Amino acid sequence: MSNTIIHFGGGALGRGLVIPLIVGSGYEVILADTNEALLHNIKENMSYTLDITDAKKNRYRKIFVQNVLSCTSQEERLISLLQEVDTVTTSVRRENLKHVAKILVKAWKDEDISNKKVICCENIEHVSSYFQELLLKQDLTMEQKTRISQICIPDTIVDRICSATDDLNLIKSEMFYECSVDAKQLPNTGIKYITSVSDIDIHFARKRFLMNSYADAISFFALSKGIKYLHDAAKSNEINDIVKPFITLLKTLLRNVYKIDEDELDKWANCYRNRLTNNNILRDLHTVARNIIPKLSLEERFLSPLIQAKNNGIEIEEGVAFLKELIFTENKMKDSPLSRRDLLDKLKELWASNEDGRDIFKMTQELLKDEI
Ligand SMILES: NC(=O)c1ccc[n+]([C@@H]2O[C@H](COP(=O)([O-])OP(=O)(O)OC[C@H]3O[C@@H](n4cnc5c(N)ncnc54)[C@H](O)[C@@H]3O)[C@@H](O)[C@H]2O)c1
Ligand SMILES: O=P(O)(O)OC[C@@H](O)[C@@H](O)[C@H](O)[C@H](O)CO
Repeated sequence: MSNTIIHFGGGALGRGLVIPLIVGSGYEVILADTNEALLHNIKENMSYTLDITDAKKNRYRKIFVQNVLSCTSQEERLISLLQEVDTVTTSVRRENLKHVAKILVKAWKDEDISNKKVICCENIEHVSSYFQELLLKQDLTMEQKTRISQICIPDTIVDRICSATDDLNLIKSEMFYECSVDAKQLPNTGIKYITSVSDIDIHFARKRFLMNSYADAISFFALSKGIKYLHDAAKSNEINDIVKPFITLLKTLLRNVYKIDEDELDKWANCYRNRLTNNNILRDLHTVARNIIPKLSLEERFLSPLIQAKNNGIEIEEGVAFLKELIFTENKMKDSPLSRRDLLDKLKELWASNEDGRDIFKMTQELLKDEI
């Protein structure tokens, strides 16, 4: 089945971007998911509709899949099909990748691995090492470990605003997309519309900070003000003013450390904000402002830029003050908010494992002294 790719995860990004790119590149797609209702719906016509909301022509596109399979009730069938394909793609969200790893290892641990590759279309920096670790955590002999560690898993960058709708057959999205892998790890994906790029770390940082850090920041604050959709958050001057000091710091970091020039930064920042204001995509803010704890880890979109900025001599006081506001605002929205002490304990647990994290923790603690 050299012309078939198995894709795990037919949620917003899977149906909105990854499957269309693979199908558009001339492959057949087998969709593996755990959501039985979704699979049942797609199975009826082996297709779904993609609404490219800002397309000038051909706005509604039918996307055909070859087959759909449940990762739970059809695991055996899935494993035998996995043994016949070389390329697997995913868009299941970080917390679900461990289940994909488990099935893949079952399928591939005794197979010829030479052409096998896994392209994790997830919003995860250095997804290559993250997914490889998940694979190697499985119960394997030394020989199988050596084999599994040879699977090609490139780092990726993936971006398109996609939103599922109440109609399981309809997904809403936009013209813009980025979906690439690290050319050093995989010079040619074999998939026309999933390209290999050099300097992926620079592209990732630009997209991570100007899109994800920005989108998440406005989303958490907008939720606290009763706003429902992403496009309203992006349009609101009040919300944009709240996040401005942080965005200014991110731009300084991208300019000074990643060497992206001012015009390029402005071009991207405007592009991201314009995309996020697309009111034909009713993206509920809860699908953006989600999983705050993993996003507050030292490697992620909020802490990592602060640490990089600090270590490159950029002032971070305003950034830390902003982050403290964001964390406490999000906490207040919870059904059972943590007390200030418990919240600080949580942050200490997350950040105190190294000196950079400890410094930011101390600055946060210091800021709280002045508050009643
Ligand atoms: N939605 C977007 O606009 C967007 C944009 C860029 C990047 N991403 C990234 O794409 C990834 C997916 O996000 P999403 O928004 O599509 O989430 P989603 O919740 O809409 O979709 C996830 C899909 O994975 C399925 N799934 C869960 N566990 C599974 C398993 N063990 N095996 C197979 N399928 C499983 C779910 O049933 C669901 O259909 C994330 O890493 C996210 O960061 C999303
Ligand atoms: O899983 P996450 O929250 O890291 O990111 C997925 C998407 O929410 C994200 O990429 C958005 O599309 C973007 O940040 C704004 O729409």
